[in-house]
Amino acid sequence: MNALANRRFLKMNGLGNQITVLDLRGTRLLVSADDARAIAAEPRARFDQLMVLHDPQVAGTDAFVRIYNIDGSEAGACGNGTRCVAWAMVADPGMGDPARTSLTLQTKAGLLPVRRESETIFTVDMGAPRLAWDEIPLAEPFEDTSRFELQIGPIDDPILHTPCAVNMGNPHAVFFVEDPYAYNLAQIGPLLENHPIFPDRANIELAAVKAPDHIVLRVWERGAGITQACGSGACAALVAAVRRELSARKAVVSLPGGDLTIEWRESDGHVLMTGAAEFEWEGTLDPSLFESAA
Ligand SMILES: N[C@H](CCC[C@H](N)C(=O)O)C(=O)O
Repeated sequence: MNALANRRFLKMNGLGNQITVLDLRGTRLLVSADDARAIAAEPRARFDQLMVLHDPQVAGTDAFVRIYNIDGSEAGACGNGTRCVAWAMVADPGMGDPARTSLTLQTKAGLLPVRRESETIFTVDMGAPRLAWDEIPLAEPFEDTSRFELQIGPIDDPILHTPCAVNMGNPHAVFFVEDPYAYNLAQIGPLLENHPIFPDRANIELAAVKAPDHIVLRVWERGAGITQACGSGACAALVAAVRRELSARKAVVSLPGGDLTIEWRESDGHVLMTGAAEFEWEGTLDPSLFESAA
């Protein structure tokens, strides 16, 4: 039987971004891409992202977190999921320590200091954006990734063109548009996500800057499709808007599922993301989930 069978999971969301949290600290268990897809097949555990906690790898950190999209692919960042993990490590009766007001998590992309603002609001230091073409990564050199050649649709009348590339621990392409809701994102999202210019694929953002401190955003997520919210995408959109001199360094980013406050801090170049995390229910992984994957 799969060693993950019968393990407890938390179902949460970050502004409607569906998150499942699995605590494997104290074990040597690992989640494979097949395991992640099998867990997503359980309606009560279904997720956009699965956040798996492992024992800390660096002194002074609280956990190493591996992030899986629903397609089984791994990501280096998930802003909404990080806030949900922080909530669980403070407030969940099974694994939380209510005395904690700050934590440091680690993902493949680096360290993520988290501060608890209130019962359900957390601020994550998402680190500094990576902006060079080979850090996004892009498949060919671009001197200026704040606007690079990529378009979709008829050559002489493209639907979208000239995005801004930002890596927040994961790759993003931000297109600035008048109205993010005027596009058939379900149709164009996968074409852009899988475009050969993105060797690791990419998360695709449609951003409208409504005011220097307000951005409206829709996201097609790599490995998950259209989600209600994308924390790292909101960070990427703010960084892109500042690079394009369209916004201030701190703004509210309004996603379909709610608002995040994002700041690209002048002092150290780190991006801070503040927003909610919501607990929905808990459950255990049914052994039958893993039979076909076995
Ligand atoms: N789909 C993303 C990971 C989740 C990002 C998003 N849910 C967030 O809150 O940052 C990727 O493959 O890079």
